[in-house]
Amino acid sequence: MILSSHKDSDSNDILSYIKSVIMYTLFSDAEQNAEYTIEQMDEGFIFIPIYPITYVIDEAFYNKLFTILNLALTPMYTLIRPLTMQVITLDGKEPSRSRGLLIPARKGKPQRLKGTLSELVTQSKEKGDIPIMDIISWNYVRSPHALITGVSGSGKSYALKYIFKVCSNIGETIAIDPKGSDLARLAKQSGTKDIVIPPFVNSGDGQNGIGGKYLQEVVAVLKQVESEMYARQSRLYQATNRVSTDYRELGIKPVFVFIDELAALMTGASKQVKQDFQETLTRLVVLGREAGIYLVLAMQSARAEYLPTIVRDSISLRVQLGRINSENTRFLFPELSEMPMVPIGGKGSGILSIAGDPRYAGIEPVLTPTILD
Ligand SMILES: Nc1ncnc2c1ncn2[C@@H]1O[C@H](COP(=O)(O)OP(=O)(O)OP(=O)(O)O)[C@@H](O)[C@H]1O
Repeated sequence: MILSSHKDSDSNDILSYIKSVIMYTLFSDAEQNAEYTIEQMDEGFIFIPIYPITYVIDEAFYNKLFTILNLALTPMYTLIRPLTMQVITLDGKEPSRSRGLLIPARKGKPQRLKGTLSELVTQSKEKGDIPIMDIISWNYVRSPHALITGVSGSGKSYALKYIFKVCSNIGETIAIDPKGSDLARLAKQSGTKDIVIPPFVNSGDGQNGIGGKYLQEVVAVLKQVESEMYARQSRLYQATNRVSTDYRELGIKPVFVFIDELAALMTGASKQVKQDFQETLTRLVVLGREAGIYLVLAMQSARAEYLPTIVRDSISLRVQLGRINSENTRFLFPELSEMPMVPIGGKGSGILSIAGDPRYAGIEPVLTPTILD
């Protein structure tokens, strides 16, 4: 990684503030404060040990440093929790100080987006990415597929609706909604052709629950998408001379498959249908990127019994809304050993990570956009 050094007028102030913060909290012996220096880069802060040192640098040391700075730098900076210790090398320095620990940080606090749906959609068209906060956006080509989790009332459906609306302006959308609720209604309003809802929503028959037949219908729709995916792959192979390419070379639009309450889909279905569903989902998520087939899923918790690990691991944008605790977070962010700091933002607040995008180095706080009428 090439990092650029960063100097602005208040750089020295913040560096001496950081030193004062870690002076007593990081080390047991005050003399150890002469055994490191701190520098600022565009990407964050670098802790540079100056050898010989009398302390051990390991994952626990890094986590402690991160935890101390995380609170102390709020709200001047927002720290981004990396999944593992970030060691960087520093060129042109003497051997005793040619490496450092990167604490990724962004100046200021990212702000929640607020606007009417059409304002937010216009913003996304201008950017080419889907805006999530003022300085965070989702590039679905680079970081395919999304998963939003959170308990009831945390703002999942709300966030899903926002992404749906933006995506329906970019490409084709398919809405699978076992509740026949917000997502289905929004899809109907947006003129989406493919809306898959359980029979009771259409027939008004309260006797029939979701049931296995509904999941069969969902699987049939997903298999059509799968056929489209293979057709696109084949066309791309025929059409291109490039090694690295994707559906955009064919001049076609992406397809976004939205599934709300994914776990509820499987209630009442036979083991065989469930397996068929999970296998189809796996093929779409693993093979979809180049063909421009993207999944956007929402569920209470990304438990492995509902969402195969391989599906979860292939999803780049992961969001957890509402109550964040180690019990629910470990399903979505299994790599995470320490709890991240969460913004106190009420509805639609939580944490997010975007894999595959160098702008986002780890897990950061998120406040989902507020849609004004
Ligand atoms: N970003 C936000 N800005 C403003 N209000 C929000 C935001 N996110 C959620 N809300 C509010 O929180 C309420 C609950 O959100 P939502 O219905 O999406 O929760 P949920 O997690 O989908 O719950 P359920 O699983 O019961 O549907 C919404 O009706 C909305 O008023």
